[in-house]
Amino acid sequence: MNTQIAAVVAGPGAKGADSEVGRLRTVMLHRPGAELKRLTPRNNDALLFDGIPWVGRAQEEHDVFAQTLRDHGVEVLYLSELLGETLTIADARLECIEAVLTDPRLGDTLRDVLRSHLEGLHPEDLAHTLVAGLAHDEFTEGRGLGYALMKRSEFVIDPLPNLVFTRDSSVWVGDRVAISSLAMQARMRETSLTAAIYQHHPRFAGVRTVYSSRLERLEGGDVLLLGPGVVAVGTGERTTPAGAERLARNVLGEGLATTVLAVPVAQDRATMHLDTVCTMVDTDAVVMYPSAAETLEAISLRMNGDELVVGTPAPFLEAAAEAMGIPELRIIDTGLDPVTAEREQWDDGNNTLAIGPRLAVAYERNIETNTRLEMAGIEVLPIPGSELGTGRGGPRCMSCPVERDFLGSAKEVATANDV
Ligand SMILES: NC(=[NH2+])NCCC[C@H](N)C(=O)O
Repeated sequence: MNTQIAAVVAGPGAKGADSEVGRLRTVMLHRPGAELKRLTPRNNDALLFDGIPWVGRAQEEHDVFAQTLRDHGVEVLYLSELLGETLTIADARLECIEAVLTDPRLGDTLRDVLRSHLEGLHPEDLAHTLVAGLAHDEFTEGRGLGYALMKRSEFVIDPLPNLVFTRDSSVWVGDRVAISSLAMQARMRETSLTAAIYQHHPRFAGVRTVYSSRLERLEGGDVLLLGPGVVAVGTGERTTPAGAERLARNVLGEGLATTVLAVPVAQDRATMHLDTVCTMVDTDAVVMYPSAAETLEAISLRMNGDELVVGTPAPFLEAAAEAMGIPELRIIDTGLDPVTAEREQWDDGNNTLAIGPRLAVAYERNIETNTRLEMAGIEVLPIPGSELGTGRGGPRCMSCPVERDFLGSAKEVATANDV
């Protein structure tokens, strides 16, 4: 077993997380805003929404989510506020503006006028434009053939309505942050914002990264910190096998984990990420879509010196328990009939956010799943999600834990695995 793992023990005040269930201290959310008002029946598919949310109500729902977290002692950071502060820094402005200007649809003429427009904006207005986008009609200074031939319903800068799913655009592994590499055109620019925040905002001074958006596709919704030293990574359209392998090399190589489990996920709209079918609610328990429980497999990735050793497929729950050094990874038995299970999975019933062991935020609408969680001793903090859910994401998708109490040290993990 790998005993040469670095002692990446979190000290007091350290940031990051080594599990999904350590006491949540700080979380990054994005309160949805003007970017949702861009959604129409014509563009919602391309922008990855399954409906047209009522924006005011979605904001109210999100406020309940944030307040529920605060009521349980969690510090809530808002991405837009961090971004506005970050954009007071010249280099950060340049990077975020450049990420807009690389769009090949623009053409040189439009690119030049757009550059000077963006460069002239006050940091908060720039933050707003980078998130809400810029519609053809709003940009009266627009020039060039690209602009002239653009439909009035099109955008000079596309909006980012999926920014609300902060889980996907960055994810912490131990004390490092991974800037992800988003797979869908509608989301790719999100990571220029998270990268700028982590690189330039004083709050994150000195934080080191373990992944960058230039690498192979990787989305945070696929990354599950099963426990200290053990990371599961869903693979499919969003996180490619190459992305999972790259993350494995990086986190194993840096001593942030001893085992990475690659978990192929069936590629349907309802199961785009691993966290749509499985989230942790206790140190040794998950809530999981029953059909996934039967079919999910895992392939272990470990380092032997400089060589990445790829294991053979094994049932996910068994492989996870073995890697975690526990007798069993329990599934909360929701005992639901297939139709109810399918309906509640679609509405993110399995996408819970643990605030600590046996304490999780869940959408209130998933009554059957939540009842079974309560019966199994998991306290559920219900939040409304009728409008938020149109983007196909639940409490876990809508949160990026920046700091959780660490459950263990890598050293202990190495020892446990040696036994
Ligand atoms: N971690 C998650 N499950 N995120 C859900 C993201 C949903 C978003 N509309 C997308 O398609 O990308």
